Amino acid sequence: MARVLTLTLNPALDLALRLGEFRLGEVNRTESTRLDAAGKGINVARVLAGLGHEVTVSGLLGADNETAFVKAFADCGLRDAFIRVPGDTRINAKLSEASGRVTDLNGPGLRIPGHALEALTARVGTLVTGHEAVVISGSLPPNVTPAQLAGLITLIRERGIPVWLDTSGPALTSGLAARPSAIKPNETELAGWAGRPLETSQARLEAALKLNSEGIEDVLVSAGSDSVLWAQRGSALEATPPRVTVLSTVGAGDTLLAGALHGVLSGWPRVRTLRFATALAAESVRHVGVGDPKAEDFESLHTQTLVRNPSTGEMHG
Ligand SMILES: Nc1ncnc2c1ncn2[C@@H]1O[C@H](COP(=O)(O)OP(=O)(O)O)[C@@H](O)[C@H]1O
Ligand SMILES: O=P(O)(O)OC[C@H]1O[C@](O)(COP(=O)(O)O)[C@@H](O)[C@@H]1O
Repeated sequence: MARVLTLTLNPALDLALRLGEFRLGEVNRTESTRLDAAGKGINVARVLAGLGHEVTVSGLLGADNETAFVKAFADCGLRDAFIRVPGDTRINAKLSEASGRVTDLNGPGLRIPGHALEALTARVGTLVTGHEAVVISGSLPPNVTPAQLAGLITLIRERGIPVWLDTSGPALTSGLAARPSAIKPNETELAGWAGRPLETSQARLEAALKLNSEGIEDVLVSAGSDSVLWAQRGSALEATPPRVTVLSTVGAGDTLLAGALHGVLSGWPRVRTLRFATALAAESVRHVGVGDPKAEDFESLHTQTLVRNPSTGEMHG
């Protein structure tokens, strides 16, 4: 198993609210609520640790409400290398309705003192040696710039360590210029980069191959229940997720990225890796939280995940 470092510059406490139907401007009564330590890199770390990897989590964490994070790190066996910053980590609300619709309300995050970002850069510089991969996931705090994100990617890439990046908007555009090894945009995030809608599989394939040609070796594009496209150095595979009953899609993208990285780090063939990651992400949407490879019917989800060559249509068994 591998050693992986995940960086979450803007973690969050996820407040998951379940209700029949959300009515704007009215008093809504929820069926359940729960608050979990989250943020993209932390979710990825949970999945990787569950799959047996040795995972260190770092980034920038509010010192004033860290209890849930510290407990989650201990429960999941994650090594805590977060830099503490003054104040509270943001709370992101996730409304899941009976229809399967999920509404995210994500906060901006804490303002980061300059010395904290310097401390993070120094910590990453010393920590990164000995790790087989670094995952940088999620949005940036309001006063951390896309250029500073690119600087972190460059620092890690200069050590020859692969960087998997999952972010959006200007942070994605700037991050791409620093040539991460792999990215995992969803359809909307990729369309934001391309500057045009990418509603068809063909449009997503063209955009992903363009990124390959610009030096991003692995481009994983998720499109919810429709498909996952994986373009690797100019050659693509596409998976169709199994049909599942959706309870919460929060954490699905993080599970997909972690599942794919697990396959790559394990030296699995690409078809096996894509099938596994897609099935694990589908497993995650059936409940709150990340995907569970120990789910009783995981083998069946795996079998129902179809993988094909998007250019020829040839199916992979
Ligand atoms: N309704 C769904 N049914 C089955 N699988 C899903 C569904 N929604 C998401 N997934 C799985 O989760 C992955 C990531 O979901 P997606 O919504 O595209 O990413 P993100 O969470 O980053 O926006 C998909 O590629 C798919 O494997
Ligand atoms: O940093 P951002 O882009 O605001 O995203 C943070 C949110 O992303 C999540 O990690 C979920 O991400 P995915 O649904 O893409 O897997 C939540 O736990 C968290 O609230």
